[in-house]
Amino acid sequence: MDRLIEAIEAKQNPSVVGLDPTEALVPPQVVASFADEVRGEVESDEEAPAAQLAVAFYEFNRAVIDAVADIVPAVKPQIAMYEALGTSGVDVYTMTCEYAREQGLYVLGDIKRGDIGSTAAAYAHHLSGVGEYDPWHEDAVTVNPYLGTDGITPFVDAAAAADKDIFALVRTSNPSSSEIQELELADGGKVYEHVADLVERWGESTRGKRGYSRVGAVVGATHPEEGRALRERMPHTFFLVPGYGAQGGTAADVAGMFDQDGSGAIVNSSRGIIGAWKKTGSYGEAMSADEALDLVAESARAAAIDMRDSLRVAVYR
Ligand SMILES: O=c1ccn([C@@H]2O[C@H](COP(=O)(O)O)[C@@H](O)[C@H]2O)c(=O)[nH]1
Repeated sequence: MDRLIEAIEAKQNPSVVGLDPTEALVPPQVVASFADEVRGEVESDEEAPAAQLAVAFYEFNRAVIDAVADIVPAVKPQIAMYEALGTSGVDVYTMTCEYAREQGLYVLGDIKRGDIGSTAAAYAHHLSGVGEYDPWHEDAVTVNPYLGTDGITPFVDAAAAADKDIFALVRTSNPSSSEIQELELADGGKVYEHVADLVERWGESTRGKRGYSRVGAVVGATHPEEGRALRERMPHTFFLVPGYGAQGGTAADVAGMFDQDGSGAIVNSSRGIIGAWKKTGSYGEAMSADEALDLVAESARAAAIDMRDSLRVAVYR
């Protein structure tokens, strides 16, 4: 995690912008402006709308990345939004990761993979690439620890070999997370606490010079008390904290998930940043595609600065 920590410190900003585009979050004139470009490029008429949306996602992401690259250390593209569009979407996911890296950003691929060991080894190519070829351009990926140690070891090994990181789901931000994660074990502990102990152990041999291992944990901003307790329980585990903004989490809620030096966590906001343009009241259907993208960029930057400043007050006390 040393690279991520250094990037956070350089920008004095422990936040990551989530690149989760959907049709509803991209201004319609931006999507419409690519109709001619995709016609003739796709193999079938049925594929055209998905391909058109994918190109629009890429231009949208570039506008957001350009607007925030000097103030945030990292971006987190959510692969589900891209996979939903098929092959053109997956292409745009990889192009987005590559573009973000070219702008000097740490790229955290939210792919939430996990499987039996042999299949996890294939998924781990997200980190190791294929020979010299790295199609994914990610610095870290999220993983699902539910299959246990053999499902995680391939990711840990690939991360160590490639100087990259992984973040395992421990206490997720969604309302139903308690159905499984809060179940009580025979010893009185909770399922998520047991997973937390496993994550600390999985990272043991990969600690960097700042004391944090390559195996991070996903801990939702919507669980401030559990997050604070996990910070104590997991002294060598860096946290990725989603749930800020659109899911209700605040800077005060996440403050306890940082260590005494104001390090140890990075907070994600996706819709709160990339959808900020919808809340400005300045959008008009008569705008050109370029004007709409300018509004997306300005609003994303303003929202990212707002988030950064709120976190600075709450965390760098
Ligand atoms: O516990 C979790 C794990 C992952 N996520 C992901 O983070 C973003 C949150 O988006 P917002 O728009 O800021 O709510 C999204 O990609 C989720 O899949 C999470 O929310 N909670």
